[in-house]
Amino acid sequence: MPLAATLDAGLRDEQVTELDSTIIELVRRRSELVTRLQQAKSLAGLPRTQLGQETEMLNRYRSALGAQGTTLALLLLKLGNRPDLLPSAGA
Ligand SMILES: O=C(O)C(=O)C[C@]1(C(=O)O)C=C[C@@H](O)C=C1
Repeated sequence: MPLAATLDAGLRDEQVTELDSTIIELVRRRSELVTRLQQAKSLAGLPRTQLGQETEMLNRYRSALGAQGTTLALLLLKLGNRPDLLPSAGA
C-alpha cells in the first residue's frame, strides 16, 4: 500500500478498528473453545491443566511476539480458565 494511503488518518483508523474487531472475535472464540474443552475434560475425569501444552503455547507467543507475547499468552490462558471474566457475546 502506498505510504500516502497508509498515512491517511481515516483509512488508518478504519483498518485498525477492523483489526481490533477481528482480534476481539478471535479472543472470544478461543476462550469459548477452551472453556468447552475444560468442561469436557472435567466430565471425563481428566486434569484440566496441562502444563506441557501451556509451556508450548507460551513459547509460541514469545517466539512470535517477544517478551510481550508471553504477557498476551498468559492473559489468553486466564480467559480460557475464567469465562466469567468476559461479558457474554452481544452484551
Ligand atoms: O489444549 C488444551 O487442552 C487446553 O485446555 C487449552 C489450554 C490453552 O488455553 O492453551 C488451556 C489449559 C491447559 O492447561 C492447556 C492449554
